[in-house]
Amino acid sequence: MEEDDGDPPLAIRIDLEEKLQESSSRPEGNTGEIPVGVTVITGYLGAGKSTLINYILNGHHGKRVAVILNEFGEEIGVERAMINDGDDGAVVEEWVELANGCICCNIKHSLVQALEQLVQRKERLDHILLETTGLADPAPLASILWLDDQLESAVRLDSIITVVDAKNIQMLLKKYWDSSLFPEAFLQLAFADVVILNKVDLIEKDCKDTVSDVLQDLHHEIHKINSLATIIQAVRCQVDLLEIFDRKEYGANHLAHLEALLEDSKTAPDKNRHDYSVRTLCIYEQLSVDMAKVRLWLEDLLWEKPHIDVYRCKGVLNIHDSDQLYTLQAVRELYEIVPARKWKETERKMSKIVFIGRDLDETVLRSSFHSCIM
Ligand SMILES: Nc1nc2c(ncn2[C@@H]2O[C@H](COP(=O)(O)OP(=O)(O)OP(=O)(O)O)[C@@H](O)[C@H]2O)c(=O)[nH]1
Repeated sequence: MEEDDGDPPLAIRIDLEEKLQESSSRPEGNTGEIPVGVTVITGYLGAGKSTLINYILNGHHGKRVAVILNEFGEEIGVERAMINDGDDGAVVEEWVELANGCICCNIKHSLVQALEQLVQRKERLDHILLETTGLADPAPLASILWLDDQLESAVRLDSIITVVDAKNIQMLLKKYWDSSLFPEAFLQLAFADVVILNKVDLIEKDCKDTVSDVLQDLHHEIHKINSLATIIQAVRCQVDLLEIFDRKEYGANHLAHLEALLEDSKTAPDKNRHDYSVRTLCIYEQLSVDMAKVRLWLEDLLWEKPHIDVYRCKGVLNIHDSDQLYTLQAVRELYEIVPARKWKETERKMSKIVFIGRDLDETVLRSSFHSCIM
């Protein structure tokens, strides 16, 4: 671990709410134990990120939860004040001071350091929430957490949750489709595993359409950008916490997600959309493909970016001469292809890849993937 570079502090809060009774049922120490799940919480200004964190910290979920706040400049004091100590006597155990800065560059080592410190207390910790403020692109975080060697198996990226202001997002979506404004809000949607469509109470107050019509449209619009995201509607981020913890969205062989992937895509390509917009696109191939060719194809796509900018992709692969169903995941330049399970006899073998990104050209993606056929 590197030394702290003396930058202004980043706060970490340890919340021990009603948790200590559980310690006997958990393994002691952090040697070779189950990695601690990290949920990245992102979202546009004022969407409700702090509200969500407060709700989780005060919830009766029986988990020991730590929160890492990525703050910028003066806001740190405000944010600290906004996090409650918990209605029923939750304890703020300590603050750990860490370097501040842009998470995609100089904060990386501080974040790794913070996570390592937290994990050293693993016998008292079940989950970590990482709130990002003003962060346009969650991808660098995902790469640190997902496949960073330094963290090894101590923590695992569990999911990226994007909190959305249901009222504002209507305006942002419209402006974006019209003129590509507010791209950061779209990156956050593009990388989300879960979208909390918050402040639905405000839709009721402001719109002439029925609330359910407006909400249905919003679901539709969000799924056009990211068909893989689970959308949860909420007022004051009061969501079922079972939907938040232990989603294992980045677990290569998480079968619940695998089966969902094998189902038909939720979103058909929208021919009327401009290609430059952030959207979801899905390709299929029935014939088996060659693993080496797939890797080369993917590396060219993710690393060389041939006029196509893939943010996120998930898929299943029908690899030649293998009875194993392989899963594929990528976040920006990082990718992973691993065997998940055997194909079932009743299943029709196929490859299916869902892309989320910008300038996705269906013809190019289809034909280039086709060249991976044996
Ligand atoms: N009406 C309404 N207000 C909400 C809801 N959720 C949060 N708020 C309010 O919206 C404001 C912003 O919420 P925060 O949780 O601070 O949002 P944030 O995303 O953390 O904000 P920043 O850190 O500034 O980006 C606060 O005044 C909340 O009380 C909701 O569902 N409905």
